[in-house]
Amino acid sequence: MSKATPEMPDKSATVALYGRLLRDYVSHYKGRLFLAIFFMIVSALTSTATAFVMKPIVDEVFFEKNPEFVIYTTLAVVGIFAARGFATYGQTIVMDWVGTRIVSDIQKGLFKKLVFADLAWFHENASGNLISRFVFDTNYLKTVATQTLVVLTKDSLTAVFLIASLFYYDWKMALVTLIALPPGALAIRQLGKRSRKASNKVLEQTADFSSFLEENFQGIRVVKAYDREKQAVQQGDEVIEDRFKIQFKALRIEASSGPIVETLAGLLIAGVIFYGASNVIEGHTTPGTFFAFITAIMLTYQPIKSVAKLFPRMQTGLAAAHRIFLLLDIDHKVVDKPSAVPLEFHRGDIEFRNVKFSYHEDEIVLRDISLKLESGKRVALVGPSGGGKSTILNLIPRFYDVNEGDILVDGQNVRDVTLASLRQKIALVSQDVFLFDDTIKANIAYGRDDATDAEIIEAAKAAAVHDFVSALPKGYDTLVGSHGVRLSGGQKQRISIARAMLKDAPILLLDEATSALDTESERKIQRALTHLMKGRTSLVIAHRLSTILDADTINVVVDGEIVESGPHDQLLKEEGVYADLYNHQFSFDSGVTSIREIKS
Ligand SMILES: Nc1ncnc2c1ncn2[C@@H]1O[C@H](COP(=O)(O)OP(=O)(O)OP(=O)(O)O)[C@@H](O)[C@H]1O
Repeated sequence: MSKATPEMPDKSATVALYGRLLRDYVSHYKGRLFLAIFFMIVSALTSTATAFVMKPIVDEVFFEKNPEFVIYTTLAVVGIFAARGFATYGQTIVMDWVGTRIVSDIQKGLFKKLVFADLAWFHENASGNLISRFVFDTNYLKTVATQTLVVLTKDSLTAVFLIASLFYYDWKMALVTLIALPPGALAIRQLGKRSRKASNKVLEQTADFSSFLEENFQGIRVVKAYDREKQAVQQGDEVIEDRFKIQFKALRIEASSGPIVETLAGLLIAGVIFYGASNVIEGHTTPGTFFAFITAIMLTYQPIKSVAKLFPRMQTGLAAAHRIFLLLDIDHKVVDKPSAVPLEFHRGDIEFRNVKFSYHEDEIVLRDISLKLESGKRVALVGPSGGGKSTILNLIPRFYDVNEGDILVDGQNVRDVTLASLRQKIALVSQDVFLFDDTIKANIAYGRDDATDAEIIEAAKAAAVHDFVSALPKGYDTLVGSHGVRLSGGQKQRISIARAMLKDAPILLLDEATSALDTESERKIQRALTHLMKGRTSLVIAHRLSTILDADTINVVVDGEIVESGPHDQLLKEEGVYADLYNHQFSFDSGVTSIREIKS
């Protein structure tokens, strides 16, 4: 199973990551990107023009006192700043659009990938961690995708234009200025390396933090029941404190480009003032050229600072991209074969032939299961906890694939037919009922978009849901809350049974379907289920044997094997595991046997 462990991308991977980001996402918006680049070029030119206009302002206006130039330079300044304003606005809007669009594209692709991921993969990856990748990592990635382009295009161009203008004013002084660039670049490169490590830690911690929050909020009932609020708070403090340290370290590294760039800039400007002012005093150059030069240097400083700051940020974005691409690249094991055909459904007979299965290599769960389920017959699985009953049931809709052996539906191997056609024929009611944060109606109609209100109500009546729903002020439009928190366990279970009834599938899988029901509801539901099972292939797992006494075949599953099989009366006569289970439960129900007796 390809667990999406986020590891740090190395240097060559960084280039590959960037390439993939540009190829798969950024390049789709070429037209808009060119428009943004046009705005960036305009913006870069306006910076150079600002320095340019300094020369006539100083030489013609202040020294020559030429009134015509007052008008020209004033108008030029207004024009330059207005052009810069519009160009920056245009560039920001277009790049924000592209960046946000890229995030949406990635989120859509990611969601699609994960919804189709194997169930086993979800067991290995905490949902809080996955949510963090969706929400935070995609945004970091947006920053790297858009900011890199803005900084590399606009700020680099601005710097190049301004440096070119420095050469135009005084090439010797410009050369001296450029000497400062290599040591600065070297220092920033070093920072980039440290920054990459720090950013990756921040992202990992963000994912862990999300999992921590998710677990505590979802398990809040257990936290309270075991009086663990204080411990949870303490644990939260530690996690958040850890987060503070990791985040601050990353920010400190990011900010360390500041002193390097500032000190270099200070030294440079001081040198230029010293050299330039001497030249003006000696009459080798005009004060206007000197001021234009100084202005150009000051203006160069800002884009160079942006480029310097970009590198640490880029590392965060690339680390995020790496983590997202890992998710996008996971292998799905349970998929349609290229040769898969839709299931040809006839009766719905199911057969397990020497099935072996394990979730993990070293732990065999099903040893050798052979089992026949005939259409219209009710087959039950019973046995001690952990024996493998739910696993058998989960193999039919191919939630997992068998290691060895075959599962056939109407003679067709489930691995040879399309997943969609197979699952369409199956309705499942499992132990852990899941309701979506929506209305009761939407939850019942989950598997059938085309269901009419009348059909929904019919299913609800059959599952003994209608009476309690009708008594609610909003009836079927009542919101059930996250995971159905506003309903009782029994109500939730009945809604999930109504959902299965509405799906009206010919194969019915019931895993402890009536476990959370009181005797009265159970009686109603049993009647409804008996009615529902008519003419269908049904496999029922029940701990309460009273619900499956009349099953056509009862299979006793112990330690991954079927140890007994037959109808109730026959199994009882055999006086084996089933008879033991039955006698224990019967004694429990009638209150005759003490716990100590059962244990012995
Ligand atoms: N997702 C999983 N990953 C790894 N092991 C699992 C997983 N689900 C179940 N198991 C293991 O497989 C074995 C069989 O579990 P299964 O849920 O099929 O038993 P069961 O008979 O249905 O138990 P119960 O009656 O308690 O529901 C158990 O040892 C369990 O620990």
